[in-house]
Amino acid sequence: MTDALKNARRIVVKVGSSLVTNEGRGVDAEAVGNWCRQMAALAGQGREVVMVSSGAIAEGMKRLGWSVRPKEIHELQAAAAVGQMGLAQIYESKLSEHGMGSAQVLLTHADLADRERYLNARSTLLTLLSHRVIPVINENDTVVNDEIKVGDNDTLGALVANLVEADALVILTDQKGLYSADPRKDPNARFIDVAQAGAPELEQMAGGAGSSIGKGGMITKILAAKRAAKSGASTVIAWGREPDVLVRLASGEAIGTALIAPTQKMAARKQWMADHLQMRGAVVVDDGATAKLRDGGKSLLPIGVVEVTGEFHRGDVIAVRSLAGVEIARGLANYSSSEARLIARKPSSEFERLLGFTGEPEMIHRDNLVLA
Ligand SMILES: Nc1ncnc2c1ncn2[C@@H]1O[C@H](COP(=O)(O)OP(=O)(O)O)[C@@H](O)[C@H]1O
Ligand SMILES: N[C@@H](CCC(=O)OP(=O)(O)O)C(=O)O
Repeated sequence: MTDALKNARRIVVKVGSSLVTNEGRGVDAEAVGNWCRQMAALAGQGREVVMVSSGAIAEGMKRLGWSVRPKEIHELQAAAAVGQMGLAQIYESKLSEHGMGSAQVLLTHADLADRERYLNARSTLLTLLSHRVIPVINENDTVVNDEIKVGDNDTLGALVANLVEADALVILTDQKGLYSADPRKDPNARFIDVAQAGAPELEQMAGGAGSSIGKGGMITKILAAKRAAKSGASTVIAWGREPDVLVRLASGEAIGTALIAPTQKMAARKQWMADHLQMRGAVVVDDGATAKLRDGGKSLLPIGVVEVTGEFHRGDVIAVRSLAGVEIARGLANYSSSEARLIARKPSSEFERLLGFTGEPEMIHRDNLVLA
């Protein structure tokens, strides 16, 4: 049960600061090059890969000649801004060496908490993936403070896995995986090769960061696995310097600690939609659209919408009803109720004239739609 990655089509890979910056000595070009080569190999197998990379603050400190981590938040933010340039540089050059495009995406907690920005981030990331581009994500440390930040990139990795509905999250770190206790402190710590994500006993095993470079330690990784499992993604925690770690994991080899999601992706999504007992609105669709959704697994286009009820925003879960009033599906609305009223029954060629902007061609994309 440890081949968590073998059938994964969409994978989020997170690498920690100590690995990326060689314990704070500066960006480790060889290590980054190795992960980029492997990510390109996975893309060559038809998989989609998103990178969440830490290291901005550590690299910024190096570039600024600071040997001690500053206490002042504005100094940390300045270091992050300087170091992020280094991360962007190295990922861009190493990914392009391996024939892959790259993109920098800096996110904050607010971006993921706001339903509209969440949906925007999601469609941008999915668009990048469809163009063979590897998004390289970090927290936008320069503009966040303690109250509003995600705080550690293990959590950010899980949030991104939820956002793009990844099949798996791989957390690369400076240990071979999870042990029954911090191996830096307990030489008798036992290696855990597989467990269920979210199992409460794991939280007792995991301690804080092992070095002054790392942020969250093992506990944030365990909690990240629990969070990723909510959207059906399993997590693997592995040593980032293990030769060909990503390629070998993807071929089904058991490396590191696999934390298996108890629910499948589709079931997790259905559950999430079903949990929306009170939806803010609905669209009534014609018979043609009903048939396309039910039998063809297609997206819902505005041209098939005959009526819009309630008041909702872009990103809200809404119901889709047939002319007979039966709920046939639920999904995330790409348009607010007022926009939807303007474009109902209309082809996408008219959206710009009616709305003043060109949005998505779908009212609900099939990836965001669950049949009743
Ligand atoms: N139960 C555990 N198993 C493995 N490592 C643990 C455990 N508890 C605490 N740790 C510590 O967590 C560290 C990894 O976390 P961290 O330093 O934040 O790395 P990263 O920068 O990769 O996120 C390890 O070096 C280790 O000392
Ligand atoms: N966003 C920060 C990293 C925060 C973080 O979680 O670090 P780590 O525990 O090394 O993954 C940075 O780029 O410096």
